[in-house]
Amino acid sequence: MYVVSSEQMRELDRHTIEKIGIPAVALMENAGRVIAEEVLKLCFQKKAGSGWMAEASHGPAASDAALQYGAADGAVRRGVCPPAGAFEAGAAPLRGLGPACPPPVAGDELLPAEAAGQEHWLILAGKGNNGGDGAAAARYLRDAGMRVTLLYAAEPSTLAGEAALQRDAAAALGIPALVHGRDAVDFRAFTGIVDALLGTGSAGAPRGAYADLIRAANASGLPIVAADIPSGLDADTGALHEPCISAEVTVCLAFLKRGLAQYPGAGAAGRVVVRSIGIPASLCRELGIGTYLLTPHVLRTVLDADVARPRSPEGHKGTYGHVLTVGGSRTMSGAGLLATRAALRAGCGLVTWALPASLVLPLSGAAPEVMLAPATDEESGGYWDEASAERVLELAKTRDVLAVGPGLGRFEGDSGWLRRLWEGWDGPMVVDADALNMLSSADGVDAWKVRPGATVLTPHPGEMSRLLGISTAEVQRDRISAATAYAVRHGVTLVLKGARTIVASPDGSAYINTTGTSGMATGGTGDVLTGIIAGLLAQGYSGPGAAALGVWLHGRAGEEAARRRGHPASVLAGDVIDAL
Ligand SMILES: NC(=O)C1=CN([C@@H]2O[C@H](COP(=O)(O)OP(=O)(O)OC[C@H]3O[C@@H](n4cnc5c(N)ncnc54)[C@H](O)[C@@H]3O)[C@@H](O)[C@H]2O)[C@@H](O)CC1
Ligand SMILES: [K+]
Repeated sequence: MYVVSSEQMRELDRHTIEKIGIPAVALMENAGRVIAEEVLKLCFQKKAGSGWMAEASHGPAASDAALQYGAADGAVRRGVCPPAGAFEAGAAPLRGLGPACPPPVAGDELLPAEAAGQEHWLILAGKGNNGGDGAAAARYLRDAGMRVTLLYAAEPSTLAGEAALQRDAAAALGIPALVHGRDAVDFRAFTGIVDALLGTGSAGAPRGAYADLIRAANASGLPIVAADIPSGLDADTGALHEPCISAEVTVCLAFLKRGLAQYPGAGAAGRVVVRSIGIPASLCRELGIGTYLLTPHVLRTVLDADVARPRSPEGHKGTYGHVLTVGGSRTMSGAGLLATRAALRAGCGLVTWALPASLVLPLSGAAPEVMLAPATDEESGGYWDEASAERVLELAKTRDVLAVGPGLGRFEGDSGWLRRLWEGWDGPMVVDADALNMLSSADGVDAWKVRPGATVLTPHPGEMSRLLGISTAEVQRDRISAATAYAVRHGVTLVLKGARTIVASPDGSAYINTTGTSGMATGGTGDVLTGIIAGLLAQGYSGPGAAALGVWLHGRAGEEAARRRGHPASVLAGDVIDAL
């Protein structure tokens, strides 16, 4: 699924209208229809949930609706109308008594008329095209048997273009129209609200009438269905202005907007439904849009990474690669162990764990499947030192991937140590935790050699802020841009962790993950992710492929761990490994 910015959306609109020739009003008409459909579905779900539908369906109408036809053998079957003459072999056709085709049904009826009649929705309409979508939706809702009232934020005469056409069509049908500031409105008279105040054309915090209406809508306690985006949301970053609509459902038009895929925007949007309005998806590829919601389909088709992780029946441990984890120290040995075990669970053939010499004995047996390799002298006291870089490079010669960072700690000359590995090892490398901090405090990283092998950096927002030299709040304000800018500039794959983790690849494309659970906000899950990505790199996945499949699997395993534990709060990093 493509994820677009508002500027890209405008370009897609322009292209569709000017180059393909689909009229703008047709797009708006489709927008109005799909918004209305989602309102009707929501009403249906609420009615069904309240038991109203169940009661209603016990009546005779429900059984009449069941499709029945008499077969030649006299049995009553349920199903579709058979083709003419499709009787069972050997049975004589019955003239005039053959199967009756079911009567035509109203395919548009998403909510039974009786239920629709109990609804009265208020459509809040701005003066731009988002408001035009709202006016179009009002017609479809009314056609479905619902009462609707339009409430314009500004004088309806200020609407222009297609929005003005929709305003006039609604008026021609006699849909009541109120104007904020002119007419008194009692929100208690309504059963739901469509927010069609501001869409992708909005800029900054909602002003004047828009702000008043957003506050009143939120305070009403009524279900709100937002058209395209909740008004007050920054469509590009997911930041919430004050005030911002708090929607139950957001009907996102054509393509998912960036702000709906990132928190806090994703929280204000409620359930997000992306509906087609006639803009061809193939245009995204033609216009070079490269931001995706990370789904198994995107993993397979864009990144050549299958969540099924197929393995060759003839494979042996050498087939799936050998990871060298470089981490763990006297007070943080667990981080190294977690990354090491996770790499194995991700399916690589072998893992060697390079660690300070004095930790080898205490940790032998901690994970029987793992080989331990001392990387320092015994005198280092369980900590890393600058000289160990040469020993790590020696070990790396017979391994396929380096995973550097978990539990490493900081030490004298550590930035130089990292540079030695960065430039001395040409294969794939994952850089995490304190190795990222070494990168942040290194002088002149731009002068470091561009690595020929895949380089995957896995910062959390705090580490990202140090890498970029900006505040964590600034990173979080526009995570997609922060991650993409760094990845492109430094030629690396960058995994910006946190809810809706972003995988940004050096070619500028980005992938937004949706798996995971709040239970993963616990120490050690980052080390597990590092191990998983390294384990996938060892199996031959590309940098972006390993990173994206890694975050997806990591999140799924977190969800499974929460399910097994019975509560997200009880998940430990080790549970995530066990759930892989
Ligand atoms: N062809 C198209 O362009 C289509 C657009 N569609 C809809 O149109 C929307 C975009 O429409 P527009 O570009 O007209 O913009 P909007 O309808 O989002 O809003 C623009 C209007 O709001 C005002 N405004 C902007 N920021 C404000 C603020 N902070 N406080 C108060 N008023 C503010 C502007 O002065 C302008 O009148 C989409 O989100 C979508 O809902 C759909 O109808 C599909 C087709
Ligand atoms: K809206």
